[in-house]
Amino acid sequence: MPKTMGVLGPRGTHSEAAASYLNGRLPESCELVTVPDLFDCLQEVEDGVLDTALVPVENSLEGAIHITLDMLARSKSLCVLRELIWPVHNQLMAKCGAAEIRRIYSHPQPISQCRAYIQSHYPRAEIIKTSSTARAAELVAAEPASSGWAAICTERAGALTGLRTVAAEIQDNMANCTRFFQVSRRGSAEQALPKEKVLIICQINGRKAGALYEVLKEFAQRGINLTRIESRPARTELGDYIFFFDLEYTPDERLLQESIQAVAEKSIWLKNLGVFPVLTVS
Ligand SMILES: O=C(O)C(=O)Cc1ccccc1
Repeated sequence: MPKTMGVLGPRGTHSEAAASYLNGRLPESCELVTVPDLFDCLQEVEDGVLDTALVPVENSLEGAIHITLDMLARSKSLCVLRELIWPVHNQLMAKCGAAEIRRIYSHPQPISQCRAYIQSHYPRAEIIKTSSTARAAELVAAEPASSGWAAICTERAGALTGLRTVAAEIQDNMANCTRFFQVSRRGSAEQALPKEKVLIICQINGRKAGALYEVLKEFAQRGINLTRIESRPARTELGDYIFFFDLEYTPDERLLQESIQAVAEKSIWLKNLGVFPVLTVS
């Protein structure tokens, strides 16, 4: 039986497009399963309902996808298998013509990615946020053209639901791309994947002067390059934070392990989400 890979659904999301691409490059392709909510999608991997999932983590224009980071931080069993950097193309799709559009539906990320376009072309349109871009297309398709509703979505979501392209490539920056993580449960990881990055999540004592500096020093002293630092509320008390460190893999594993161990000793808790390769699609 093929393994299952969860993606944010319904069919036609950016996530599904990215997962189809990745699937074609895996040693054994998976059955793609759409899940309407990102939280549920990750929870189903954690619970063993799905074998793996491809989930967005960060967009080049809009930054972190908080629900993904929060789930990774609180999960006991999730690890990262692969990272995929995916170019995001947003289309304005509707049944009506450009001049009739009064309301625009989409996922919060594409709404932000297309802010300048929306402000200059539809300053008075009502903006409605949806759970995914493909869900936006479904909602628009269920209404007559006279509703004046439009969706920002993929070309495929529009085609699947019978919408026409009103405007193509409406993102504010043509280099718009999203980082996805393929996640699975610890222990189910595939063997011998190329090693390019490591994800560490930890909580440090934010009230102690120099606490973050002390942690960064452990990486700096060993020449470990950080490619990203992100912080999220620890969800304990106001002012408590969790830090996400993306580290560049170094073939000198001893240095890497030493730095992680030293950071663990200075942290309230630390989790290593694994070593993984990065695939970039241009
Ligand atoms: O709504 C979608 O199509 C998604 O897959 C979520 C998303 C939105 C924008 C960039 C990447 C993923």
